[in-house]
Amino acid sequence: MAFELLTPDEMAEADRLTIGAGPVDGVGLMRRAGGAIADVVLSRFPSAHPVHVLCGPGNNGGDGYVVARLLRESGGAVRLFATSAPRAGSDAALAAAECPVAVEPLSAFAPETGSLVVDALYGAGLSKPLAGDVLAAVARTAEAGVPVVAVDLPSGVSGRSGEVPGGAFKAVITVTFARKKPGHLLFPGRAHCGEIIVADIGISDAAVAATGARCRENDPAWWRALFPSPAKDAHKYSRGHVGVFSGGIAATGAARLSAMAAARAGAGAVTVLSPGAALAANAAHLTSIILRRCDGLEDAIAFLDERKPAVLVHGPGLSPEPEVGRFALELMGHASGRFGALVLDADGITSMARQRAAFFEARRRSGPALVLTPHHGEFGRLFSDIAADTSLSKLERALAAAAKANAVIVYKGPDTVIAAPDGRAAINSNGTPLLATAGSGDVLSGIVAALMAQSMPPFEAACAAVWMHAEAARRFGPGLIAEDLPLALREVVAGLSG
Ligand SMILES: NC(=O)C1=CN([C@@H]2O[C@H](COP(=O)(O)OP(=O)(O)OC[C@H]3O[C@@H](n4cnc5c(N)ncnc54)[C@H](O)[C@@H]3O)[C@@H](O)[C@H]2O)[C@@H](O)CC1
Ligand SMILES: [K+]
Repeated sequence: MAFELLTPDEMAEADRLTIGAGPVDGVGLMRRAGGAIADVVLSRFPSAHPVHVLCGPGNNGGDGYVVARLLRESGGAVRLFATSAPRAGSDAALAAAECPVAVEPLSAFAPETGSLVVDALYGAGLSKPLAGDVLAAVARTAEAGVPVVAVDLPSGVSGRSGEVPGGAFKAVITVTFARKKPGHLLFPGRAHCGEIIVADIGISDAAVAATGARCRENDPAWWRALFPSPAKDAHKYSRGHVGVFSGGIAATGAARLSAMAAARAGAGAVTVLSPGAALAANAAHLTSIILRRCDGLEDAIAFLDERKPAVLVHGPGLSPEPEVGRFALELMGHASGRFGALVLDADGITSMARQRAAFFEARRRSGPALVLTPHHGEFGRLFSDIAADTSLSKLERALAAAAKANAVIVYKGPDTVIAAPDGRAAINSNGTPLLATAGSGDVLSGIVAALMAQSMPPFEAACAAVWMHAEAARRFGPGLIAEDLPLALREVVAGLSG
């Protein structure tokens, strides 16, 4: 399976390259696309009666004319409703000319119980919010409760961003071609797609590669080779040592969640660095995790010099006060020869927003590898200018932030985006609402740290951690609280190592 995600522009480029290389031409690709959709309709909805095919003016509509023709040829009841005729001489016009089904105006479309809608109004070429007859068709379809098969994308969903600027069809199945687009995985678009089927219409891997697309759907298939497995002669420090900073007496649990997750994700040693005032609280709850007093930068540097941990986690259970951010900045300044990577999470990010200029300046110079794990609110605080640019998709925001902070960004949510400063990115698709529970982010930061501590490169470590976190939640199932996640990781790690 191929995991690249192509924006509509990149997909159009892959189409052009395929047509250029021959022998198939544009209308040939369209016939294959329509054929793939007709196959889905016939196999998945054999008793739909009639099938209403809705055609727009572009190539998405062209696919629809092919579907209507094939369904008619197979003896099914088909009606075809169009917004307007395709442009003369276009591939869609050729497909329309081959279609024997009478064309009715979209305003006459009124789906009845037992029918099926094939939405071929707009796909990759969506250029503005749905309106007029098209919006009325969306409403009538929803009212009638009839299933929708969407061609390429549910009309109204942006393939680039997943945004739905007006209304959009809600499909039961979306059939797309060659590769998914970001809009299939980013919300709210994802919620409109239903099951996504990727049909092979003969776009070659070489044509996809030539588009230069650098975003992928997150999947173990492409990072598993880098997933750590302990060497036969491993000892605890060679398996990677992670240090996690604890909050004060009333906020120690977050660091422990992160530390436990780091240990379960394979770090050989994990140390919780606790303020003196919170030592007793931490000590009461820790067994295999090492506990060490840390009341400021001096203590932290003494720990680094003595124990040389590979990765530090800073943020869970801390406070948004500027001194927390200053501490992390100073820590980064002392990283050389002492630790390799830092994970900044939660208030570690919020507190940094108060000294963002110094932070971004420091990140322009060399420093430790850095992974930031903001949710939407934290992202907006540290990257306020990027967040304010509403023309950007979540993917584009994450990439801009990664470049600005010279860091891997894990922009969390139901459609977590992982972006690297070199332009690579991934969109996660195994997320679950079970993870919307207090403390689950602390667990994630620990997994990222543990994988980096075992020498997994930061981008792949972040992708693997996001996937494992969701997989652990899915395996545990309903009733999950953050404390359950570290133990649930056991099976996930075993599955990846085996
Ligand atoms: N050779 C190719 O390029 C292939 C393209 N394919 C299909 O082609 C589609 C892309 O075709 P197009 O680039 O023609 O784009 P679309 O068919 O998605 O839409 C383009 C047309 O719709 C108009 N439009 C867009 N949004 C509108 C709105 N909200 N209200 C009113 N009018 C609107 C545009 O002005 C333009 O005329 C893909 O989604 C896919 O279904 C497939 O047939 C495979 C081959
Ligand atoms: K469509």
